[in-house]
Amino acid sequence: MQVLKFGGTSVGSVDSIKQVIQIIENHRQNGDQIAVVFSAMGGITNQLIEIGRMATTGETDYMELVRRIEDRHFNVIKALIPIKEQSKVFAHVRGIINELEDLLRGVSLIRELSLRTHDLITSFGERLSTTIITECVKSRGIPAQFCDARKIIKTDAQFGQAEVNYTLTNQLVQEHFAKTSDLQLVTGFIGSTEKNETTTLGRGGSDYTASILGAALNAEVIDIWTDVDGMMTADPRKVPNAFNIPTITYAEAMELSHFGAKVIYPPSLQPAFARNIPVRVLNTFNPTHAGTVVSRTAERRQYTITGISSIDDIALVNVQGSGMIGVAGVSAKLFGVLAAHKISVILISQASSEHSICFAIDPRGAENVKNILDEEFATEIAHGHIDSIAIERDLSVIATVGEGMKKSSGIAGKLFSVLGKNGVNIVAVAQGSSEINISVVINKNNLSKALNSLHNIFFQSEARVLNLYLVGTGLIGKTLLQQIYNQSEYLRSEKLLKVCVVGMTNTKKMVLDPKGISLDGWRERLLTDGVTTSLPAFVEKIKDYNLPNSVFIDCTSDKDIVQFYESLLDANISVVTPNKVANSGPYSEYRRLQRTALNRGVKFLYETNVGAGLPIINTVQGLMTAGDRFLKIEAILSGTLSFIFNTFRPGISFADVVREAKEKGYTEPDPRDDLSGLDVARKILILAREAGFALEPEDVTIETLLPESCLAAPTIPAFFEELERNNNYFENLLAEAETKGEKLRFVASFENNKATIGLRPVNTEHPFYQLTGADNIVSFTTERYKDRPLVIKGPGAGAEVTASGVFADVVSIGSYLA
Ligand SMILES: NC(=O)C1=CN([C@@H]2O[C@H](COP(=O)(O)OP(=O)(O)OC[C@H]3O[C@@H](n4cnc5c(N)ncnc54)[C@H](O)[C@@H]3O)[C@@H](O)[C@H]2O)C=CC1
Ligand SMILES: N[C@@H](CC=O)C(=O)O
Ligand code: NA
Repeated sequence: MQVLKFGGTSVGSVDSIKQVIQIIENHRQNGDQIAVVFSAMGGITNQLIEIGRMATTGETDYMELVRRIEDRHFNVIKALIPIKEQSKVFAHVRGIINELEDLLRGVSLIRELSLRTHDLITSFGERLSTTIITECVKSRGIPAQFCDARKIIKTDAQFGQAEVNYTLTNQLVQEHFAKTSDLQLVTGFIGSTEKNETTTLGRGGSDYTASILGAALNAEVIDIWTDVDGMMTADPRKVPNAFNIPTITYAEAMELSHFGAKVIYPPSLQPAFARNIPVRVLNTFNPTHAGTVVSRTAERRQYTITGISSIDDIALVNVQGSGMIGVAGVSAKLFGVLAAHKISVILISQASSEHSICFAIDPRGAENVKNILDEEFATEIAHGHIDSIAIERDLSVIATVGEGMKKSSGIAGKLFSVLGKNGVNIVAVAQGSSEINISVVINKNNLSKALNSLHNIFFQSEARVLNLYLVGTGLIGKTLLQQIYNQSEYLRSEKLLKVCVVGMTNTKKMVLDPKGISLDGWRERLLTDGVTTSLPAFVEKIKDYNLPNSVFIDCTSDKDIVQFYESLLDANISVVTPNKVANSGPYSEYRRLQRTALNRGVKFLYETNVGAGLPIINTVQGLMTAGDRFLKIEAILSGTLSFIFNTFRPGISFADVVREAKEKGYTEPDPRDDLSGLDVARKILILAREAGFALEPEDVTIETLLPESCLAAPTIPAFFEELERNNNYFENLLAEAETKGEKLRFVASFENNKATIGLRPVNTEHPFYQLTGADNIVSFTTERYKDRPLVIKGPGAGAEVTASGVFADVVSIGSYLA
């Protein structure tokens, strides 16, 4: 025997009822022995409740609503029953509606609606739907019978939420099914007392009916047909990556449903669980989908965690005081009081210090609870044994549930770590010793971020999402976007990383979209959807979205943007940048950013500040971490100047060579920064700081290579004009070096706490002599690299290598957050 149950949406329309009949026919064709339970047509129960209310208040237009209910049912008859059989069915259904109308007339006369009458009124929903579907099934030649559950399910007289008398019910059910081999179509949700008064079974009522029948008939399976493909790993409205759970245990289903998964209401399936009958949750509208099987033991699992769910709005009550330590009975009194007032407690947490107990409740009752406790504990409060009772609001609970967590270590660690890295503060924690549910209380505004980052981390085969905000779509920014676009498939399949650009801006336009901006059309998107740039607004939006694993990428050379870094890091958003401004300002600011990132557990990465994509910063940091000490740094740190001195020849214009460096993407947005030495000064300053020296910008001595008039040029075009005018000066510099067999190199050095940069002619003996193209070279002399320095050499400027360095920093954050 199999018991099928169809919910309100499954029997809600002509089309869905057709589907239902098809499913029944399929079972018949397979030769399955089945019994089928039906809910009322979707929405009807609520309408009946409303009609009952209207009748008591004397509102006469309730009849209008009754007509609408009648029409809806009549339409099914018209659509699904052959014309010649319709009149008989109309008459039958009319009879049931008449009974309802008589009842309502009575209610409206006495203006009173007892719970008993309320149950009787709501019973019409299931009676009507089941009657009509029975007729539809019969008209297809299937021997079927309408079964009014009130004849077989016996309950006590707690109207609204009746308790089933299982002994009597099981006997009646078994007798009834033994009598006939016709297909039984059973009204869900309702039963009756021994005096045959109609009762209803409370929340999850029709599932309960199916479960009672299944248990009484020792069914091999109970199928709950609904409108979704079974239970999901999380609420898909909150977690877009949620997916179907193929198998789940009763205990897990209980834990998850308590936290608001609405697909089934497991307590109503208790009779089936008790007899070890599996329950399948299936989709009427997608009947070939395997749905979710709920059973005593789950199959081998891919994931340790089964699901994540939440109660979005709770209040926390904190009872605290020194008088509670070691005093027996405080918690007994506390929870006794709550029970006496029928206050349901969602979660409890007490630390072993016994200094405080906190518990979560529905926030709507919070004020009331406070008043009750203030009164009950007035003496304890007056004597100072208990401090005042505190209520905290705007909180949510997240439950991470899975049998796989039992006796498996590291799950809680992972959970707290991912929340921590995303800046989600944990207000309270509870884990039962059953070990299948870890519940955390967090601020409500972090709910979506917390749910998504937990889902992302626990369901590992799904790619982890990295949410990027890019400022600057110039040379480096656009190259980065292209590289991300080209590499996204690889990252997804090989690194399980989904890189999602959710915001971008340049000086003119900005666009933000938490669902992601498609990278094959980002320019058009900026043009069509972009609004006028406001960096403060952009940053505010980032904080508002509060997305997990967020990274802010500054690909500008802007000085003002730096002021936002600290607040971004503070909001647990990592920052990656090739922009050197932040790290080359006052030392205190540099330190503050480092500390903020460290304290927040997020990353501030800037490998491309020195030598573009060359692994220079990482190398220095690695040596420092391992306890090495820096003695001397000597370096060529300007790709632009390298290129210029490797290209400039007598007979070609110096200004043209600078132009070429700019065209090749080596220069700063403003090439005066390269030629003046500023860019190199910034780099040596950053290197010295990374090497552990608290240098200030003014500690770097710049011996400029430019004549005064070039330095004073007020604009970039004026600067180029000055370069043209001073061509002889540069030719002379070159000629002087060449006559000595030397090459011109712009060298930065740091030793004995002093940094200097300037033009140094080097001879063939010097390791910097051979440098070609736009290469950089850095030589580190340290305690451990004393006899022969550690040298890093290679292209130190250009769009591809710089963007690639930025990209590598971004991806490393993805790995860190994982
Ligand atoms: N070219 C290279 O080889 C290397 C460059 N870098 C650094 O990369 C950074 C970017 O350089 P490029 O891409 O060449 O510059 P760029 O001038 O081509 O692009 C800058 C972009 O930033 C935008 N922008 C500037 N200020 C803004 C603001 N306040 N709000 C919004 N958008 C703003 C501009 O609209 C433009 O899209 C610079 O800091 C540079 O020092 C670092 C290492 C190597
Ligand atoms: N303009 C810089 C590029 C990287 O910082 C250079 O020429 O080295
Ligand atoms: Na670098």
